[in-house]
Amino acid sequence: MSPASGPGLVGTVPDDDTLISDYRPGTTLLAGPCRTVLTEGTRAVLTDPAGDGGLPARVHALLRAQDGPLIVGAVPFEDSERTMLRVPEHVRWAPARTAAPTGAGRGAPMPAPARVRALPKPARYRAMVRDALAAIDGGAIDKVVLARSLAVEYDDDIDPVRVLDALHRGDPTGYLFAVDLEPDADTAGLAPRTLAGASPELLVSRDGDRVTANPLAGTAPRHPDPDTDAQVARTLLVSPKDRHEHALVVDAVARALEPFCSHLDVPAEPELTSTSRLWHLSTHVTGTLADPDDPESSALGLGLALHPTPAVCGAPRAAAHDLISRIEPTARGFYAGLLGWGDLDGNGEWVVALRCGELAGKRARVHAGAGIVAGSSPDAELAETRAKLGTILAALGVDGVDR
Ligand SMILES: C=C(O[C@H]1C=CC=C(C(=O)O)[C@@H]1O)C(=O)O
Repeated sequence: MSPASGPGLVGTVPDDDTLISDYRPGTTLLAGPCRTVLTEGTRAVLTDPAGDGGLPARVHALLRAQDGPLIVGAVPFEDSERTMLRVPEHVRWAPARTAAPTGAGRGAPMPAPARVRALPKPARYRAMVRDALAAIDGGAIDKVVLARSLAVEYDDDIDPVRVLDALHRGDPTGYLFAVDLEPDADTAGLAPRTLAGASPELLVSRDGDRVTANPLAGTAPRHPDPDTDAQVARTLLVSPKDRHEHALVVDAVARALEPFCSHLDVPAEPELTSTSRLWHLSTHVTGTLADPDDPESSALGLGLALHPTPAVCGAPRAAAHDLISRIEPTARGFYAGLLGWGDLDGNGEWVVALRCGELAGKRARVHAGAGIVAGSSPDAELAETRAKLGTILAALGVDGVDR
């Protein structure tokens, strides 16, 4: 038995793997490098768009009124769309997951889908990158993250347990998650909807007056040969284009957190981090909150102040967002939004919804994006989105992502 860390913790749990194995559709799981949380049931929901303003204060009031330990859920990319936040009935904590499981999985791997449709087609995505490069050349923007999506359809309903299990096996690092997006599925006879994925990016976490953000930007696909893989990583670390792409995110994160902090530490140099498929440039920004009692300084408040960072939108934010709305053919939904948990004391952990898919019935919708800056190449950015899509597509039983 190992002690578990987390607010609201009662007693001990057998181990983190047991908690991940307890995930079933309708529950919400977030298993990260610090802790695992699994919530069940719904005491109250908050589905107003985040853009109405005052969401952190509304969450604070709801937690107080419900005497609830936590809020959990997801906020979509667009602040005009409905959030899916809930106060759960039950909360269980476990330690961080440290390794991918071995042995038999929970059910067979996902079967190959009946249909996969790219939205837009690869050629159109390259054209979108060229349009973005023209806007960058013209001086309208410095960076924009352009996403594309795949619609995946099966003959039978998707089992989120199998998808989560495959994601868990695919990569022991980062934040494994499955968020229930339809709390009324049972009572209102609605189809269950789940946001499942494995994200490498912590938007923000808060523990007491300590705040941490871990922006990522700048990517290279991993190589199976260890020497070549190490060379790929070294090249990424010194790449002027990727460092510029990364610096724009770190600057925006620092500027967004500064008003909330009495002290902020922003390393001058990025470091490397990896998933099983990709290398990324990474920076850990840490700070001390000036007024931890203010709901706007809660983990969710800070997450909403940061969102959308240039890791998923661009710089300047408004111009990049405008370009995304004009040229991306499909709505992002919860992709590139935030998901996580927060408590009444303002502590919490919010992750950027990346490397994920929305699963509903026989259908899954997955997205991935790439940051476009001066010097980006349409072919390389398309290849980067393919590599990023690989995480969730492998879990969905989609072979190769040559789409
Ligand atoms: C937008 C995505 O990744 C972000 C996170 C890490 C690196 C990124 C990049 O190098 O473009 C992206 O900013 C995605 O996975 O869809």
